[in-house]
Amino acid sequence: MTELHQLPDSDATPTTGELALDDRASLQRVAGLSTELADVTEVEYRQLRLERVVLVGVWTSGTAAEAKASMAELAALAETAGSEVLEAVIQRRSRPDASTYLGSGKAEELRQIVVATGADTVICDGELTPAQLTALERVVKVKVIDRTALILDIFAQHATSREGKAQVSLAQMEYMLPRLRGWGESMSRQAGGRAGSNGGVGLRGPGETKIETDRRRIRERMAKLRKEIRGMKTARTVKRAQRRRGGVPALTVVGYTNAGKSSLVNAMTGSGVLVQDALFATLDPTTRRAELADGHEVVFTDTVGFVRHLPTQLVEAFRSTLEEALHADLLIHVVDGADAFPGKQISAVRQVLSDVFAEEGASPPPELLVINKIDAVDATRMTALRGEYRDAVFVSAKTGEGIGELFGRITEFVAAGDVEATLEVPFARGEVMARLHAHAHVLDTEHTASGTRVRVSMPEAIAAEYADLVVDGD
Ligand SMILES: Nc1nc2c(ncn2[C@@H]2O[C@H](COP(=O)(O)OP(=O)(O)OP(=O)(O)O)[C@@H](O)[C@H]2O)c(=O)[nH]1
Ligand SMILES: [Mg+2]
Repeated sequence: MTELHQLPDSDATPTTGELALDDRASLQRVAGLSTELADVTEVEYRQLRLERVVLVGVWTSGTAAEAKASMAELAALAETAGSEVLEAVIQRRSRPDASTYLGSGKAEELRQIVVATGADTVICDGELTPAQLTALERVVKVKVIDRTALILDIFAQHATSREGKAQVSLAQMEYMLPRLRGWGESMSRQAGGRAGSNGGVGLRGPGETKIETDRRRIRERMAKLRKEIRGMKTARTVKRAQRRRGGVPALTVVGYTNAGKSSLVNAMTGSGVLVQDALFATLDPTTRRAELADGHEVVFTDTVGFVRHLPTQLVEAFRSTLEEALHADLLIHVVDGADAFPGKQISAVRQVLSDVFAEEGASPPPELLVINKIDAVDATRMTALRGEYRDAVFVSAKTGEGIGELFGRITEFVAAGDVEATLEVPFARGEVMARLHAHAHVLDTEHTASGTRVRVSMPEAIAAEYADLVVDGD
């Protein structure tokens, strides 16, 4: 049995007519594809600028509360993309309908809601096949997009760095590639007015040839982008290698979008990383140095947030930024403690990471779970969270509560990797002593005829650098 749940009440303003035609026309505006490929992202994604939207989800498994939470997240995503959410509906069925996602009856009901609210776009909470999108569009007569396109759109709006922009373009093209055919068909109808002219072997119409050309050009553009991104990645690898030679432990902050990763990095380093109550505020990994109370220097890298059903195109595109996580000495996994289902967020994040690690054949670094926003959690929930996440650190980036303990845990971790050794430092190497005082624990000092004999506990990387000075190591 399927049932359409309408969450809020709809205010009926049934005036319709032109919106259908308008939106159909706009969807075909792929004409830009044929002229300049530079237009591809521009044309298609300008198109997705959403304004008044109706959300629709198919609830296949899990509790009603989980289904609602997923829709609430879709609403937050839609708002982040700049649209106004008019209505949200969930349909309960065992699996999405193969042809229209909702099934024809429910699609017709959705059409009524669209008309009543005056929406210009429907956003589906899932990834739809190109055919499903087209079929549903035919019924509701406004633009239909899926969660993947929505997230890609947000990333496109937020990307600022050259690398971020290149990665988003790449992801968009990958998403578009299999969707070119449908558009091409309508284009060829538009051009020649002979439906079916590209309908079979030996009957290739101008549309199909064009699609092939477009596909080839998109593939070429993608190859070029991949190459550019590889170049940018090299620059980052070099920087990372430099940091490591300095013996500075790398702490990468990962977590679900809006968990408070950037806020936490700010709270720990006193730097002004962008914080926003929007999903995917951070798209470029940002690195900040900080000194722990015991003098150890560390670097924190703030990363892109994750979301359930992160489009695979984006995982692929952002692989190079995720590598910051891959090469971390410690993952600081930030969780929004005030979220209704923190466990779901945690598993979504771990899933993406483990996929990346598996593909790279790397073993994941140790993880420190940090439950954030405890200022917004009541006592009962707090007890439950403490019971469930016993090894986690509980903090509030907002009030500063727990930040001291977090530093303590990090210091403990960093110091655990230290090695103890006795070095004989000649007088001529004054810089070594300065460095040891700054970045290691000098346990004992003894002056000799030729220099200083020091017993130190230090990061492994520093010990490796001064291997020639070691007289007694362990
Ligand atoms: N109440 C409360 N709000 C917080 C806390 N930490 C962060 N926030 C808020 O949560 C929202 C998201 O914070 P960000 O630091 O931007 O989160 P993020 O994980 O970096 O998000 P993205 O970069 O978008 O993935 C902002 O509105 C913050 O003010 C906290 O400890 N308590
Ligand atoms: Mg952020």
